[in-house]
Amino acid sequence: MSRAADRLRVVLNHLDRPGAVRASFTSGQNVSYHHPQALRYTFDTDLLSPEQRIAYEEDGFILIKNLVSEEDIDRFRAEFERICKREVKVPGLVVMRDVAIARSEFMPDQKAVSKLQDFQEDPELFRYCALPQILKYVECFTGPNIMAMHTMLINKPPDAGKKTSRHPMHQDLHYFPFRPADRIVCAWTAMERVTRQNGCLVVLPGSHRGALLEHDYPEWEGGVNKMYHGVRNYDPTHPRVHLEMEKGDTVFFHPILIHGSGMNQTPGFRKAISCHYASADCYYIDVQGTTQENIAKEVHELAEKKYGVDDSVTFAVRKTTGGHVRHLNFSCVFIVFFTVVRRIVYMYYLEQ
Ligand SMILES: CCCCCCCCCCCCCCCCCCCC(=O)SCCNC(=O)CCNC(=O)[C@H](O)C(C)(C)COP(=O)(O)OP(=O)(O)OC[C@H]1O[C@@H](n2cnc3c(N)ncnc32)[C@H](O)[C@@H]1OP(=O)(O)O
Ligand SMILES: O=C(O)CCC(=O)C(=O)O
Repeated sequence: MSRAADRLRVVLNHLDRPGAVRASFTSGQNVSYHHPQALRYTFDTDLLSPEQRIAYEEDGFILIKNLVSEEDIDRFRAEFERICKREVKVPGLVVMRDVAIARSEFMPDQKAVSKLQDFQEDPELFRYCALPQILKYVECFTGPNIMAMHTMLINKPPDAGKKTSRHPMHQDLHYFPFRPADRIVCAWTAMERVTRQNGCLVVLPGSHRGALLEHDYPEWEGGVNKMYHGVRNYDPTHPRVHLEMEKGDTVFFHPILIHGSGMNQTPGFRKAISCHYASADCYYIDVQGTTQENIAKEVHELAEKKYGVDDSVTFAVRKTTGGHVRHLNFSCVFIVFFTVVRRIVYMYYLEQ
């Protein structure tokens, strides 16, 4: 490492002192800081170079090439196919079909499934969340005590012509009732070559330094997937970066970073696997009176319809104690995973 980089490292460590960051307790707000120059979004774990830390601080994302092996990805792909064929049944799994095919007849393979969520009870897919090389990076953003909060395997279908394969520009924090935002990170790994043609991620660099914005359904002619809210107002002139990636490349991004993904204009299904992690020190918030109220209401309504629960189900703030703690073979890192995933995502519980 050069002398300049060494010097930078010393300065960064100095700015990184504990106490420089103070969490805000208001739900809609981001974290506030005492020290305007302190590195706010990253920790020094000896993994990220000073240049990489500064890049994440400024851009809100970092792309690491070739992080997940071909063999692991092929195993995730094979498990996905088994799930689609219903050869394995995974408790708690949420299966999404694209809005263009949601009402069509049953197809017993991956063509019908555009996303799996909450695969934490599938040991093969959950291996992704516990890969040491992923966790080492996650630790740079969350600190050493890591919770896996939400999992997805996204199988973006070839667009049927109505552009429904697009994912509107959004901030993931809209879906998360916990804070502080800066201690949350998403790892998103390309399961094949991802390009503008098959709908790569599009990000607005630096947007993570803004606030959580109002989200709602975009007014798109061809319709949009259920619960796919988009940011209401963002600067359309903000520079965009299309993240074209190779199989195994992984991007880590901040939950306030505005991002989305384009239409899949190829005949193939574009696959990616992802996990949102948070520091175990994160706390749940009450979203009442914030911009997140609309998504909370939708989840509430879905729960009523799907599971027959009524008004006695309340969106509430509660520190959960009913979680499983999974100790991983990774220094100081543990993953707390809760069996009832909705408790993680929205902390619903039946009031007595
Ligand atoms: C005790 C409490 C239980 C609460 C359970 C609630 C489950 C909610 C799951 C979604 C939460 C989202 C959390 C995401 C957090 C991470 C965010 C990271 C960034 C993002 O990914 S942003 C996008 C986030 N949103 C989603 O991921 C939601 C994706 N949608 C789905 O997963 C499914 O569409 C959904 C909402 C689970 C519904 O599927 P399903 O239950 O299988 O639907 P049904 O077959 O029962 O049909 C109901 C009704 O909806 C129509 N439908 C089905 N799929 C779609 C679709 N993709 N788009 C539009 N409409 C759809 C279907 O035709 C039915 O219509 P009817 O008129 O016949 O009733
Ligand atoms: O994979 C995609 O197409 C979009 C994923 C995304 O936006 C997300 O994980 O928040």
